[in-house]
Amino acid sequence: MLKGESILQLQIGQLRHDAQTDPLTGIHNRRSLKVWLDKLIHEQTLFTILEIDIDFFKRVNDTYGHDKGDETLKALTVLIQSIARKDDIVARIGGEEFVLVIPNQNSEGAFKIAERLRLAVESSYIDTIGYITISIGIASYPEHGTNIDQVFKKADNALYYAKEHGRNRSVIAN
Ligand SMILES: Nc1nc2c(ncn2[C@@H]2O[C@H](COP(=O)(O)OP(=O)(O)OP(=O)(O)O)[C@@H](O)[C@H]2O)c(=O)[nH]1
Repeated sequence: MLKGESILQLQIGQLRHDAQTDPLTGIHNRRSLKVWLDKLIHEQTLFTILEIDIDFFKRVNDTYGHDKGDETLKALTVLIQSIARKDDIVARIGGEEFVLVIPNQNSEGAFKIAERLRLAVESSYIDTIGYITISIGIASYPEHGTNIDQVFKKADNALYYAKEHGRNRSVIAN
């Protein structure tokens, strides 16, 4: 039997976990991602972010329904996790938008990882949905910016370029 104090500690732990977690996929949410990135920048650790966005995801929802759309988001989460290493951070920061943070990796090294992920997604059959593709924008700290907003802005631009140039591609920020 847990004493009152221990139950309270468990509840606090659960609340903390919930505040940091995306409920659909169980990975880090936007808020938690920011805490990790602040820590990396505070420690002056080089890192690269992959901003990952599903191509034509609206069509998946429109064709198969929102629940199947949610399953697609979970399937993509598993694929990103299968590529990620121990120190990497996997987060969902918006509807169909994910981030993989790779510490101690420059943009060229991260590009190879992005391509591995992109090809894994392209060739993975998702139950009843079929195949999806992703576009990836890549930017590094401190190569492309000296704060989180700058690095994200660069990754956003690279992702936009990928979308504008045919989708299903990885693009490094300039
Ligand atoms: N199933 C599901 N869909 C979501 C969720 N959050 C956002 N969406 C959907 O994601 C879709 C995003 O569509 P758009 O921003 O038009 O992008 P897109 O169709 O992927 O097109 P491109 O990104 O340009 O390739 C919309 O249909 C949203 O309703 C969610 O949690 N679950």
